[in-house]
Amino acid sequence: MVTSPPSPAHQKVTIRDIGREGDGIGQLENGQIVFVPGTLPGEEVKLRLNDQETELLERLNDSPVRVEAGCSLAGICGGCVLQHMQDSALLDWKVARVEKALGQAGFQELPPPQRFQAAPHTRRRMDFALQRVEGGITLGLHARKGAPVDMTACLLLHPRLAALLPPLREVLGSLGALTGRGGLNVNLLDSGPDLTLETPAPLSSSDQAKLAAFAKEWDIPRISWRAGPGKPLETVAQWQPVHHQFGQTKVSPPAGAFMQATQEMEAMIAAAVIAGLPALNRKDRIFELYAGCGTLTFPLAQHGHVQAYEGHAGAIAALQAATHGTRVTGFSRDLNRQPLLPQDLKAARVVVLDPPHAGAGAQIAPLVRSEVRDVVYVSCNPQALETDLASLAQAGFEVLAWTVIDQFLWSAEVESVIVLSRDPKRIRKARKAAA
Ligand SMILES: C[S@@+](CC[C@H](N)C(=O)[O-])C[C@H]1O[C@@H](n2cnc3c(N)ncnc32)[C@H](O)[C@@H]1O
Repeated sequence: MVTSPPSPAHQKVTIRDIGREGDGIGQLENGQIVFVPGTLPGEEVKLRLNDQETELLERLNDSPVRVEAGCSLAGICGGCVLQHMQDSALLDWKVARVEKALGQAGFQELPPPQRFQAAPHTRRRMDFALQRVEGGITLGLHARKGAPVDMTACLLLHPRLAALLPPLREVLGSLGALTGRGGLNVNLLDSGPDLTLETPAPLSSSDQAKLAAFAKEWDIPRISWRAGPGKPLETVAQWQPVHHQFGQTKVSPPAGAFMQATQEMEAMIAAAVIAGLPALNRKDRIFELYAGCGTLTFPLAQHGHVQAYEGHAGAIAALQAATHGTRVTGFSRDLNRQPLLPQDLKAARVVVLDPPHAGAGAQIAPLVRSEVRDVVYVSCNPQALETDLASLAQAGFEVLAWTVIDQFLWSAEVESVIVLSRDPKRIRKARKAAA
């Protein structure tokens, strides 16, 4: 068969790497870097190029780690951008991302990492997009570019939440307040699913009655509402107490609270943090920054007195309300506007920090200038990790242990726990144990 050479608008490219959004990365003949969704390193692809975008026409070979994606929405729904990759290869890639971030931060000598990966059907937190469409609503995650994709299947969601999707679609579709786009945060707590709804128009009394009936029928202790992200929250229906256990302590998380995405990986994060603590005596204080409503705080309190700092008013109120009889003191503090200064950190034997996606920002410089010698850093973003830890590397900290947690299976997200110290004795001991 005679094949015509590719036209100038068509080009063959070999995928060399995976980018931080999960797309394959290749290079055009003119040197331009292109991102090709759904492709893996080693695959040769034929692309159509125009000014606006690059379109994948054909994949000419398969990577040895390519697998058939199991979900009928793979490639359409924006939730799983790497479901076509073997799980073990995906975890290897995530470990390599964290290793690269640590290397670029300045840590050359690293012990072997610990690594964990979430199982399917364990996701207990999800932010859904809602959109009014003809005849009902779409309830799902956004496509890579564009509108939400109706979640008619999901291999990630916990079965308790997956079972709620059809009745939720029905009740939300019947609300007059959902006139256009909206949102729904779902957290599966010990007390049951906790729902926070956002609609463009306020809920009418008939909408509220429908949601209250739905809550009872589907055993949902609380449904809250707000006009949009950051807007004040109102409780629409609550007919049972809301609670969740962290360590040995029961907390009542606020609506829309930050929760680790799966219970099993939360336990791995907590275990890695606790294993990373230096030897503590009764008087020692653990300073915990970005504590949320206590996920790590209460497990940590079994090992020392915890001073927990958090900027979200609802989260710190929930944490403070649960401290009775524990060794925890909670402080409401915006650590960007008012970071803990070296003198504030004098009492800290160890600092545990779990900052948001953007990293610890203004808190890093005073931490480096303080006398704190032991730090455990929990990260959900390798880029921010690299930026923050570069300052610690320069200040003489070394990595004693690191753990990579693939909590957001089939996505490009990666979590890690990094144990650092600038105590020469502890560093020597860790090196000896690793040898
Ligand atoms: C990744 S979450 C970790 C929460 C908690 N450690 C957990 O595992 O559930 C980051 C936390 O940092 C808090 N946060 C974000 N910016 C902050 C700031 N400027 N000051 C204090 N806390 C902040 C958020 O409210 C959130 O609770």
